[in-house]
Amino acid sequence: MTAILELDHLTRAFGGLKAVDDVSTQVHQGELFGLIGPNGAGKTTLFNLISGFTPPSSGEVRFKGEVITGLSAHKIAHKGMSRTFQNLRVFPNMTVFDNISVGALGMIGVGPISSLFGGKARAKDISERSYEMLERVGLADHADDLAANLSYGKRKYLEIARALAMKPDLLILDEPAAGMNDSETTELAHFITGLNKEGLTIMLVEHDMGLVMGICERLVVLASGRKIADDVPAVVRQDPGVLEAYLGGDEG
Ligand SMILES: Nc1ncnc2c1ncn2[C@@H]1O[C@H](COP(=O)(O)OP(=O)(O)OP(=O)(O)O)[C@@H](O)[C@H]1O
Repeated sequence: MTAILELDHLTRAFGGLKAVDDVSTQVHQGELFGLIGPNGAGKTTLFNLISGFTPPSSGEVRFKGEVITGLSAHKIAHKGMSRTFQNLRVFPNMTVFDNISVGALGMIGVGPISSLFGGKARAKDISERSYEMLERVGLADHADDLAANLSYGKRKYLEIARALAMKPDLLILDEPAAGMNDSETTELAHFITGLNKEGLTIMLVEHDMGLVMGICERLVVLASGRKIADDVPAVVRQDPGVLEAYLGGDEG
């Protein structure tokens, strides 16, 4: 199995607190991989270290074999890693279509030089890609609506569509099920599984075990910044350390 993402002894300290403490693991090409842990376990921090939003205190991140530690989030995105955010970052005053075009624009790259050479072709690419993604997430009928007018659940799909518009090799979803009810979560699980079956490598970061246990092939569990399990769901589910981290905490 080829590793698309390799984390090598990653640590991030905030003052005296190690939010991520010596975490190593790999995500394999084509895998549906889950990162879970109770509140404050370090999931978001690890996610930010991977996607370039926070630099690590020590350790290395390799993506498609290339060291990306310390690169900006923008550069990492261009290398083929797209992410969504726990707190939605759609542009409320833009249309649904334009929100997605921003993602497609990021993929194709538009600047003064590129608009001189083949600007029209690029605009066509962006438009086609954007519509394709709108259809993919079932928002084609909402193309001209303001993003602000979409329901919370639909805005989540809009964010995923924008990330997909960048044609990522690795899609990282940050707590996509947060705020969703059971039937919405089930629908989301089908959607994520479908993307993965088409060959997309996905890393799912979730607070809640349910969704992740149900659809992920492999899981890493964090607690107090440290990796306490790294295995298939059936094994992780039985792990005494994991049970204690979840049941012993104040939530989860
Ligand atoms: N910028 C920061 N400055 C100081 N401490 C931070 C910072 N970011 C995170 N922390 C601390 O690091 C620890 C891990 O936080 P993190 O948000 O990564 O956990 P999490 O697993 O994503 O939690 P949740 O499920 O609640 O989102 C927490 O104790 C948090 O308070």
